Amino acid sequence: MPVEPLSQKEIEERLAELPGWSLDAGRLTRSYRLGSHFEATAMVVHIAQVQEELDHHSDLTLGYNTVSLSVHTHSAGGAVTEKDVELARRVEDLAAGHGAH
Ligand SMILES: C[C@H](O)[C@H](O)[C@H]1CNC2=NC(N)=NC(=O)C2=N1
Repeated sequence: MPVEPLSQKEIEERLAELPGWSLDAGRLTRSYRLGSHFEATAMVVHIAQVQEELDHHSDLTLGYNTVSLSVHTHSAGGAVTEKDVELARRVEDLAAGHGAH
């Protein structure tokens, strides 16, 4: 089923409930800081599991003690959709358990 692009207003409404997330170059983005490189790596693996479950994938970057995500929906022509919002919510849910901030 095709997913529709969200309007600018809809994106702003979703972002109001996702502290730390922003719209950057047309993508939902957030960076997290972790306690160590190993902890950051574990969070990347956890995010990858969620992305496979959702069949929706961000550009996911592992730094020394940082994890950064950038996501839009390829099948919607690169627009932001509810699928991106759902992934952001799921990542927020798991971030606390990794001590990410
Ligand atoms: C075939 C598969 O369902 C698609 O390629 C999925 C996989 N992950 C995806 N991820 C993102 N971000 N956008 C997509 O359109 C997308 N499509």
